[in-house]
Amino acid sequence: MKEHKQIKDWGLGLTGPTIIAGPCSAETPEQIEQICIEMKENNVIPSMFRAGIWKPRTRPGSFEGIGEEGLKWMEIVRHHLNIPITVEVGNAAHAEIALRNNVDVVWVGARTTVNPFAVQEIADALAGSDIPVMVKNPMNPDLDLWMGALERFHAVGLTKLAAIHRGFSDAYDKRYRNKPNWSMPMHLKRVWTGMEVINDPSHIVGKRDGILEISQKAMNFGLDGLMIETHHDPDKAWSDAKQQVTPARLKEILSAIDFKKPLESEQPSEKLNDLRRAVDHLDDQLLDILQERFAVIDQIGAHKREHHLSVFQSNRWKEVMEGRTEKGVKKNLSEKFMRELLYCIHEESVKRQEKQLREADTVKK
Ligand SMILES: C=C(O[C@@H]1C=C(C(=O)O)C=C[C@H]1O)C(=O)O
Repeated sequence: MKEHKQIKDWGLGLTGPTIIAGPCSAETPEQIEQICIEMKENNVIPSMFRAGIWKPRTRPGSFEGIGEEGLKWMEIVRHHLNIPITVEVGNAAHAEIALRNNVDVVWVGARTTVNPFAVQEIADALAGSDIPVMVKNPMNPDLDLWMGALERFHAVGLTKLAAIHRGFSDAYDKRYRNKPNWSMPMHLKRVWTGMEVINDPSHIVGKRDGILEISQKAMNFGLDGLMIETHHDPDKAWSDAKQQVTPARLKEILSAIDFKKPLESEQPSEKLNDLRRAVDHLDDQLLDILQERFAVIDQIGAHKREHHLSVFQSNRWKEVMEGRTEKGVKKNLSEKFMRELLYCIHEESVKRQEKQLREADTVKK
């Protein structure tokens, strides 16, 4: 994906961290107005107002959203709060209606991100507009599917993009409604420098308690904003009653969070520069050691070639894996990290040796 724009460049006058708040579903004009009034009273004006207009429900029979009529009520939000509006679109028709009703930002929900056909249809419907699009992670922890959806929007010329981490469905781990996976948002940010990821603690936790903790964690990891479902009377909400908070509680949550800033926003201190230089030096040593290790691996490879031995030697490998992991754990390195590191090194070793055997075969033929 070529350049995409950051939230501050969407032209909506937003600066980070982006706080998106509003009800799970738009229910009535009175509800929308009351939420706005309470946001004002509590002096908690989000960067964007969210409202579900079309609700993809797991099973039929629950409230499936008010539809286009609800978009007219967004004028109430503009009147009271004067902030951009974002809604979820689940198909091409929703996308067209959202554009017609001057919605400022759309998001694609987890149940839609899983379906490349639906994503493509939405992208085609939005093509030609300049609307920003936020893509929630798919239900299942499939990074490619998430990236693929963002790429589909980019491919039709929509470059105002962001991702939303709302956690992943997990059949066994019931601590969360949707289990967070902090590596995936960080991976997105590594692959696409500058890709901003908003965290959605409401859908991760699934209940009011714990929203603060998950929000703080997201900020610690360096995510770029929060989407928190907010309702003036959460217990009476028509959807997601358990996980919505009042504007007063939203204010408390936001005041309690220690928002972290990216280092790029200021000059690094001398101390940090010194420490980073030390890391650079150690990394150089690490590379020298790896180079040396692989030179020995190549010598073992030559020996195997000569004596017709296979490259993968499970007993030796087991010994290396178990022995080094134990040593690493004693040095305060996590077992998971040790196993992943050793696995990676071993993969490379056997691939190099296999290449040596193959090259020897080619010479013979
Ligand atoms: C280096 C060897 O080849 C492979 C690579 C190993 C390693 O990287 O430590 C260990 C066992 C083998 O599967 C070997 O046989 O000793």
